Amino acid sequence: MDMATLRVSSGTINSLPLLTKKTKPHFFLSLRAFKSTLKTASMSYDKDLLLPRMLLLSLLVFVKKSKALLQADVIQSDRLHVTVADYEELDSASFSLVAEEDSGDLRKEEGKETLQRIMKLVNETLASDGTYGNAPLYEEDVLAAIDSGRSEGVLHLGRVYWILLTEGGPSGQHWVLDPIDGTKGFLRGDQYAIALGLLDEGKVVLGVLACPNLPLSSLASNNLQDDQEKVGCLFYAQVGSGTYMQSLDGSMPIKVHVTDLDNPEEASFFESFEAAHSLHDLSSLIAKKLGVRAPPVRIDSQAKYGALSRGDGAIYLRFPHKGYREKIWDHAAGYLVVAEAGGVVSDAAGNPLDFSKGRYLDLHEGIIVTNQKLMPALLKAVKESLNEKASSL
Ligand SMILES: Nc1ncnc2c1ncn2[C@@H]1O[C@H](COP(=O)(O)O)[C@@H](OP(=O)(O)O)[C@H]1O
Ligand SMILES: [Mg+2]
Ligand SMILES: [Mg+2]
Ligand SMILES: [Mg+2]
Repeated sequence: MDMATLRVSSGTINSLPLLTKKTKPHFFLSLRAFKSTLKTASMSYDKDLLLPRMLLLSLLVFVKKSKALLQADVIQSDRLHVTVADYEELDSASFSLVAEEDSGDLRKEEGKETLQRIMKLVNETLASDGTYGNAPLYEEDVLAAIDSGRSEGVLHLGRVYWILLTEGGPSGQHWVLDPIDGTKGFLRGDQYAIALGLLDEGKVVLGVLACPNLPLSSLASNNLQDDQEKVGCLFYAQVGSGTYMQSLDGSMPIKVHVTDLDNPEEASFFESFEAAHSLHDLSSLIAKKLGVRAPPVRIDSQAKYGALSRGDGAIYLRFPHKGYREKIWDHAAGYLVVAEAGGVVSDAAGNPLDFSKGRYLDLHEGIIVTNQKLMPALLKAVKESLNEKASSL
């Protein structure tokens, strides 16, 4: 069977034990956002109905895992649950997953308890759900399944095959999914996103970004409107067709554009909330050189790309600490959402992002995003700032 690769960054595995009373409502919101993301993706790109179903299946596993990890905590969210019936047609279908994490933590002494909970859950799920077959899985099967994200391999779960391929790369189609992007923001109750992209021959051709906590009205408007209270945005972009935003409740989509501002003094810029994810000093230096007066707007996740695509701010700066390699699932969807809204996304040297190299992006220093008018001045400010930084070392 000819099939696309579904990449799943399994931030899920690592972040689920962190679910607390405080984060649980966000978790359910994120499930709903997840479903909207899948629905939108399948509407815009429904070449193969199987793909959304694969994604739903991964959601089922995600939900069930978290249920076990939350132990007996009541989960009253039938509305949001994907039922087994949703997968019945999957039957012996094949699908692919790529995991961001490996089983390292689960193999350690500290991970034992979590692993046992995962095992219990996986086997309960298998036992209660005839579609998976009867044979229980052993710890090694599940650990191997998680590790399969690192190397090419096939996991056979009852009648469902999981085919796990590591690299996206330059040929074929690859789904790129980050089920919870901005995990830190999610845990704080701030911004996070569910991000889904589709690579076709190394290029992003579809990007869907659900931002359950992002206000529907601009982050830039200071006058508090009723709308500001309303949160939950879904952005989607298909190559050549522009970028649309709708509320997660399913309002009519509207076409969005990046700002047409050309005066940097009036621009504001986004960066990571987490200083560990981006050099705040460096972006301040760049902003100062550019003449930006507003203080940085620090929010988590690819919600930054979404906000930028509708003109909430004009610039997004991301300069990871030395040695960090950016992953495609942290940028694929956001990149297309901004690019189709008329924005420009490049590395610090002005090179376009190359999603064809597998799971990592090869970048010169960092990622910069703005509109076409501001890009030349921004590039200049970035180059000067990087030189200054290098000579001060
Ligand atoms: N040291 C680091 N430098 C840069 N990015 C990092 C990082 N550690 C983690 N990240 C990535 O930054 C993403 C969040 O970005 P942001 O800072 O814009 O919210 C994380 O996604 P996850 O939360 O999906 O793991 C993670 O992949
Ligand atoms: Mg992660
Ligand atoms: Mg991420
Ligand atoms: Mg993640």
